[in-house]
Amino acid sequence: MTDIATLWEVGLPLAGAAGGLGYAKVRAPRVFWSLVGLPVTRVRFALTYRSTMDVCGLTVQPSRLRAFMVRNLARRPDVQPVPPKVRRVRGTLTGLRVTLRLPAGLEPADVMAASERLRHAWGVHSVNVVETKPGFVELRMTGYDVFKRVRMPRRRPSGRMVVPVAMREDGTAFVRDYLKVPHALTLGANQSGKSMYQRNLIAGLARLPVALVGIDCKRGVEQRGYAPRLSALAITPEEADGLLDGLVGEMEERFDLLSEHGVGDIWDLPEYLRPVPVVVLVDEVAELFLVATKKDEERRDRMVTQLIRLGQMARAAGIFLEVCGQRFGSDLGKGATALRAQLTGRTVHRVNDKQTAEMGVGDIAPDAVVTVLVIPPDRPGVAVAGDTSGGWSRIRTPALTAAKAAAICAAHAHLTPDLPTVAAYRPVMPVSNGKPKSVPLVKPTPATT
Ligand SMILES: Nc1ncnc2c1ncn2[C@@H]1O[C@H](COP(=O)(O)OP(=O)(O)OP(=O)(O)O)[C@@H](O)[C@H]1O
Repeated sequence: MTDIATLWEVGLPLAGAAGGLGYAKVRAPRVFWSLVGLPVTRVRFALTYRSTMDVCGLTVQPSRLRAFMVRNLARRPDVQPVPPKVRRVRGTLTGLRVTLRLPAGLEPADVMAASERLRHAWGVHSVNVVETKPGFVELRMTGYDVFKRVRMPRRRPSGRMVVPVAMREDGTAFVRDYLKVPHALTLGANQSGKSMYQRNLIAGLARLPVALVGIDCKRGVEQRGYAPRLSALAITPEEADGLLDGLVGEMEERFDLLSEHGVGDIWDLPEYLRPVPVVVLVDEVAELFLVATKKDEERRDRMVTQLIRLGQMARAAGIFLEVCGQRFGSDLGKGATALRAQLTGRTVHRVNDKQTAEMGVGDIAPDAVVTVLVIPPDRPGVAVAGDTSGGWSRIRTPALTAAKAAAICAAHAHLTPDLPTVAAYRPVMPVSNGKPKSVPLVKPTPATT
């Protein structure tokens, strides 16, 4: 009887705890990692570090001085090869970060080449190796599949025009930093997650003191929901033509202001004089290139020229381009490749062919093309994000509904500045019973420019 009572008293809570952990492992991997995975991995790492580095070929023969000291001062006849020195071990909600100081004779590429072996040795989901400064690398281990259900790190990145958009494979936030990479291109096949990327971007930008301008020639299906936070919106190629003229006019006015004050950039102006930064979001860029008649062709050429001018010069004037499309190659028409060359930030989702992957990352990070081609179709939102330095990483956006993004835009509508040069394209919120209606409309006829 006592035995059965003890079994109930001890066994039941234990079974409950085990069940709870099993549930957490599947449904709340962050919690499971913090409670179980992290402590186990820390101990495993500490106990097996030296032997793991040894079998992974990440040790070097000690210097003569060290060998001399070991033999003569420590009085040990055998001199062991030395692994990189562990400088810092830090647990995170997604994994473990370890900073290593590399001894002479080892380079970051050696550690990168061994990352798969290290992953197996320490039983973690992935190991990414990043060179943090000369002679130092950081091992970024993840304890579980961070792409399964993306949850962005709570700490918001700092910076004037920095927006967290997605999570990197190593558990860190992928940010769009407009001051470092002013113009960007997002590519992807149907249903690959381009709109989700744009949604996350807009939800981040909506909170910043910036003007947002939308060009969505699919009659505004994607961007109309963001209208309360847009200073201007064009939903047809005709409107886009006028809007781009207005933006070029805005850029020229800003250049006059810069030259008047003898500075080269809006950020060098005193705050009270500084014009608000503008982010121009172009959805489905191919729509701008479509031509049916001779007249369309003239308009297309004009729009592409204006976009190229903005791409070449508008950064200093605080105007940034964010272009999105399924493909972006010379087959779109005259000026497409010249415009693409200005859009140096690249994010490429799943694509249908190698040529499109090459259009996206081939010119800035050729080794990323293969990774783009193996993005699985059952993981929409996964993409390869490259930068001009030749670096790239796999990212996935967090799931965000269109309604939530629209609600964020509405909640930050008070931050929407007036842009006089494109005022004719300001979305109109029709008023009913003294209150704005929830579905915004766009002014039907823009002013001629
Ligand atoms: N990061 C993500 N996590 C979960 N689901 C996602 C993610 N990204 C996209 N999806 C889902 O995948 C589907 C396609 O996404 P989305 O509409 O963003 O793709 P798209 O490339 O814009 O497609 P299209 O070009 O056809 O408009 C949607 O059902 C969306 O909810």
